[in-house]
Amino acid sequence: MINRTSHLVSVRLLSYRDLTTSPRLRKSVSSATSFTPNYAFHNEFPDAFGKDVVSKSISNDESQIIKISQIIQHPDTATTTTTTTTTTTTTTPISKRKLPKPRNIISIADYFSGNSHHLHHVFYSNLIHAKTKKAAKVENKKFVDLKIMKLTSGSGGNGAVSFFRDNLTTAGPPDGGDGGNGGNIYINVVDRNLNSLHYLQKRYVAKSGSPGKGGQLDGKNGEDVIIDIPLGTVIRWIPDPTVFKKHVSKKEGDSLDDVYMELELDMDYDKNNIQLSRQGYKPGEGWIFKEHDEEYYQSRDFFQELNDKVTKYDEEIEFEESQQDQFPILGMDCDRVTSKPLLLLHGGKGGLGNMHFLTANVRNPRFCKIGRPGITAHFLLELKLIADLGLVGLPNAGKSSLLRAISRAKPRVGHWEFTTLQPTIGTIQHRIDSDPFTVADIPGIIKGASENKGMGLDFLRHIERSRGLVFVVSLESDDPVADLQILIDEVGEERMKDKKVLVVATKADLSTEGENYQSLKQVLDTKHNGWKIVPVCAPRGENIDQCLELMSEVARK
Ligand SMILES: Nc1nc2c(ncn2[C@@H]2O[C@H](COP(=O)(O)OP(=O)(O)OP(=O)(O)O)[C@@H](O)[C@H]2O)c(=O)[nH]1
Ligand SMILES: [Mg+2]
Repeated sequence: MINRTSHLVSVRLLSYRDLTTSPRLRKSVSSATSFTPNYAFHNEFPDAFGKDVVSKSISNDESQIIKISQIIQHPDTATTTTTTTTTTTTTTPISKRKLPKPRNIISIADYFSGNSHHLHHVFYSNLIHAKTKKAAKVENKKFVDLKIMKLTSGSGGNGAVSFFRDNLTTAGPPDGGDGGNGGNIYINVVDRNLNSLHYLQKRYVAKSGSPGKGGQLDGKNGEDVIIDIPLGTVIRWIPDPTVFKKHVSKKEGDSLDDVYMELELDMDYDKNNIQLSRQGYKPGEGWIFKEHDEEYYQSRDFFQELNDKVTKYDEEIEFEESQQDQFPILGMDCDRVTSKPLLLLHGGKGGLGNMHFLTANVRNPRFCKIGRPGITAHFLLELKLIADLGLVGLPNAGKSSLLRAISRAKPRVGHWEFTTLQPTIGTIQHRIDSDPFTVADIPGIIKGASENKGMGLDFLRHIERSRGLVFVVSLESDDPVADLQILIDEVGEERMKDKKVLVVATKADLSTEGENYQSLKQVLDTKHNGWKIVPVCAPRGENIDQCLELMSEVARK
């Protein structure tokens, strides 16, 4: 017997806004998490279709299974004052509050591996401004790299109650067919230069299966939904965003960093998957009775006997569901084009028709089973553009001008800061006999970007997968060495490891004595062994050839 409650585990959202005022407490909570998202682990795509389960094994021995069947409001936070709730609330001093076991607490930001500033914005516009102009503005943006989708697979159709009849037989054997299965939700990873997620809908619902019919006819299966996802998207399961509502406020500086999820871990089950919940009926339940009511049947021995068998059948279905209704905790990295669509959410199985219930004791079963329900789950899609090289520089350094000079891409150039607000990718065919490579121009980075100053570091996700970084430094600057240091500090070692680096010194025409270039070169030679540097003047196309030569070197495997 499958014990349902054995893996019923919960996620609780905690809003310890007060906690954040105490850095020490906060630190102790966040440092206690054992969760380290690592995209390197899920490069393997399963080749599953139809009945197979789409789930990936992520060989991270450290990671623990996180089973999520329900989202429960944490009893402590239910009474915590949040700025968006209007109900009367009481605040308990931190010391008196029962802190949940630290090892299971993870901040929402950690769960989504940083990047919470932009994420906050997405959640916020999804929820608070659900119907306002501001939300529409966010929605209608042509470049969208984060998107929340609510997906629902179809429910199974109900079984039928029917009896065979013809000229000679008035009441023949039962012949009610089964309900059709609910539609599945598939995803298809495509590479059609879909460099944005804006075209995706927020909501997809697969059709339910049709009910069974007389004459042993099974119902039609519900129509599937196939969603095209651009290459380079990471799909992650998220709890229902409406649960975040209370915890996400409009206040400046407020972010999802302050919202925690408590994940209850169940070590007995598969270690890498989230258990999605399907609110199906319990084994032995879910009957449709036609003639008499349930009570009548439940009191009959013949029905009890039959139901014992059906219960076993239901248990098997439930077990099958628990196996297939899973999703990798670290998300799914759509980094290669799929040959066949991948099954994301299974539809519910159709209910049994009465033809199955003919036994020695039951000659005219006037009952059948209802279909199993579909699943509703929320997913966050994060698009990470894939370019071989990423241009990283302070605002106005000349990144966009450089991309214009080296490729046919036409990013906007302006003499003010933050001209570029969204990434552009240019393709470069340097020589006829060499492989082309791509270069991404992203918004400028300023000092403090890692603390969300300026445009923050959100855009760095687009160069996360690139093979090399190109630091773009303007020679017009008073201190290019300090500028370069800012870039290095903000990007951080973690993102730079395993990446080749090239420094392009722009605006070489404006640096009269060449002093700035010399001092930069000296620093690279002494401090950053192996980084090459090239001076250019992009608008005039000076030294661009040499720059391309070095770039293709860095872009090469
Ligand atoms: N003289 C000279 N001006 C340049 C050169 N490269 C860029 N500029 C100018 O510098 C200004 C900024 O150039 P952009 O290419 O928009 O700079 P950016 O780094 O993309 O700036 P953001 O997108 O705001 O981060 C523009 O007015 C360009 O015309 C150069 O080599 N020489
Ligand atoms: Mg620019």
